[in-house]
Formats: sequence, structure tokens, C-alpha cells
Amino acid sequence: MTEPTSARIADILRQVRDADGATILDHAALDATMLRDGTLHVALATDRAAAGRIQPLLPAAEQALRALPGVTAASVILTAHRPASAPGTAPAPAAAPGGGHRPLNLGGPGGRPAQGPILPEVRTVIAVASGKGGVGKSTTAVNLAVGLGMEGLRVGLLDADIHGPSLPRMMGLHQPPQVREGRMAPLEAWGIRAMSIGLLVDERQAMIWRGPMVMGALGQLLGDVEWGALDVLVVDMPPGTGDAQLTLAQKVSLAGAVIVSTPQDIALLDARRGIAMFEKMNVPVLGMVENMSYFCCPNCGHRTDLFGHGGARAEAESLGVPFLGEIPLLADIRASADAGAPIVISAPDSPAGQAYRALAHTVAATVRRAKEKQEK
Ligand SMILES: Nc1ncnc2c1ncn2[C@@H]1O[C@H](COP(=O)(O)OP(=O)(O)OP(=O)(O)O)[C@@H](O)[C@H]1O
Repeated sequence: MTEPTSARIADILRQVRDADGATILDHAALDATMLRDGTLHVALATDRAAAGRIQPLLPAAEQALRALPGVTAASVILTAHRPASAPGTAPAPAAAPGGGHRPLNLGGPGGRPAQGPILPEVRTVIAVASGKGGVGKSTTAVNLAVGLGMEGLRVGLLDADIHGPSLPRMMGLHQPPQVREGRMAPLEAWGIRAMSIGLLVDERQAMIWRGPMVMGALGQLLGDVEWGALDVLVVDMPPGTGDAQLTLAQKVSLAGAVIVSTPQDIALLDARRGIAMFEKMNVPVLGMVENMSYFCCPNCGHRTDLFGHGGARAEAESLGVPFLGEIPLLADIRASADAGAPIVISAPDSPAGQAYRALAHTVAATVRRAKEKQEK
């Protein structure tokens, strides 16, 4: 079955009108389309002012699109690419010449400019990243964010891992966010605010999105969430060193990056690439964390270095970046993540709980330093 053309999809969208006779495409541009397993995914770029007008038309649009040959289901999402045009509305992310987003900054290390309007009340943004997938980046991001909250900071956690959002499960969040005046309110759990694409769409849908849809969704997660005043926003980055990472680093100014790796050579090689990417973008690397560093048998206490041990510490030393600590491989870490209560909450004094709290304590010092610098 051939995919419906953009022109055909636009024809159908033009037939869906609001009470004033305006069509969806009077207020939005067709951004990306994809047919996968009978489901037609459509992304529409719009501005925040118009999003509230278009939203009520989406169910009718999805129903109309189902009439296309080969389409059994349709999903239309709005992405806030275009700057708001109506007076008196919140500013959308400013577009740079050439169509990209203007790099924004928070006055972090390196003498870069102040944070732009995309996150006006967020003092510091910190990325948690890994070169390789599955090394425990999200588990680290969640425990770090909650640990920073325990340090007395106002914390937000953004799950930017569009292809594999795990924040809802790890934080025990399942209800969709409330939308007020076209802006999403983050959900609150374990003392912090949180937002994830997994709260907005079925996880399986997000996993098959292609580039433009991913970028649109990321832009929306950054620009359309009412974070309120935060000392620090922790961003769980997608794994790897591709376009999504570069775009994210351009859209918000990162005060620093925490790199997560297991001790294996293959993971360390990817971690090195991640560090090189951040350095190229002038983002300070706050340090490396070694996850799954060692295993202690819960019955006899015998310690085994399953994936080797100390590789990340040695790598950090050779690259000249700080080493932020070792997290053991423990069934309790996985079990508490699966149960929606991070181990810093469920077992704060366990070896794993203490390791994450020590990491949070170190990162909190960086956040406080950045805050003091801004206040001077
Ligand atoms: N130290 C640990 N001990 C035990 N299990 C762990 C540990 N760290 C992570 N896990 C488990 O490993 C799995 C992968 O972890 P996680 O989702 O944090 O990795 P990730 O690097 O974010 O993966 P992805 O690249 O898919 O986003 C999860 O089931 C998690 O609970």
C-alpha cells in the first residue's frame, strides 16, 4: 500500500473547519507525515496562539483521515515550531536565520549569553547523557533529579528520550498533564516536576517517529511546558550523538552534562564520543558516572565485577573530566525503578541510595555555584 501524499492529506485537512469556517491549515502547516502499520501519523506546525483553536478540530481531522486508502487509524499532533503571532501571547522559541532555533543560554560557564525566553524561569539546565543505549542513563537521571530535590533545590525532570521514554514508569506517573491556556503543566512526583513524551502519547507510537516529528515533539516539550521557577532542569537525553542531541543542545543552553557509562570498553568508547560532542558544543562535562560498576550478592555479600570495574574512573582521568561515582548493579535499583519509586526514595540509605545522593550532592554544588554567579 503506497503512503498517501502530503497533497492528499492537506486536501482532507482543509475540509475540517471550525465554527467560523476556518480550516486547520489556515492556522498550521503540514510538517511531517508517516504511514506505519495502517496508522497515519501527521505532525502540524503551529504557534501557541493558534494551538488552542486547532486542538478541538483534531478528532474530526483524524476521523476524516481514516477514509484514506490503507489508513485504519490516524494520529495528528501539534508541534509549536512557528513563533506566536497574536499580540499578548507567550513568545515561542525564536527562529534563527536559516530556519533553526537560536541557540539559547543561561549564563553558564564559558561566558555564554543569558537563557532566552524558551525557559525563562529555569536557572540551570543539566543533561544526563550516554553514548550507548541501555547503560542506565534514565535511572541515573531520575535518581539524580529526585536527589537534587532532596538537596533543597527546585527541580524539573524532562524526559527527552523520545524513542524510549521511561520517566512515566520510573516516576510512577501515568495520567496525562493538564493543559492551561495552551501550556502543559508538568506532573509532580517525589518532590520534583516532571514531563515526558510518554505522558502525551502511547510509548509505542513515539518510538517509530522520524526526524521532523521527533524534533517537533522535543520543541514542544521544551517550549510549551509551564515549568515555573526552577533551580535546575535535568534533561534525560536520547542516547547517542545524533541530530536530536545537537538540536537539544542548541535549543537550550546546557550548564553541564553528566555522562553515564558502564565499565565495558564498548560503552566507554561511546561515552568518549559523547564527551567529545559536548566539548565541541562548549558544554562543560560535569563528570562521568560508572553504572553497573560491581555486583554484590544480596545473600552472601560477595562482590563480583560483572562488567569489569573502574573503567569509567580511568577513562575520566585520561580525558581530564571529574569522576562522579560508582553505582552498583543491584536488583533493588531495577525493582524500585519498575515500581515507580526511585531508590533514593525507597532506600535512601542503601549503598545505591547513598551513591545517587552523593552524585546529587556534587551536582547540587555546581548548580549553586551557577546560581551565585547569576546573582552577582
Ligand atoms: N545500577 C543498576 N542496577 C540494576 N538495574 C539497573 C541499574 N541501572 C539501570 N538498571 C536497569 O537497566 C535497565 C535500563 O536502564 P535505563 O532505562 O536507565 O537505561 P538507559 O541508558 O536510559 O536506556 P535507553 O538507552 O533505552 O534509554 C532498566 O530496567 C533499569 O531498571
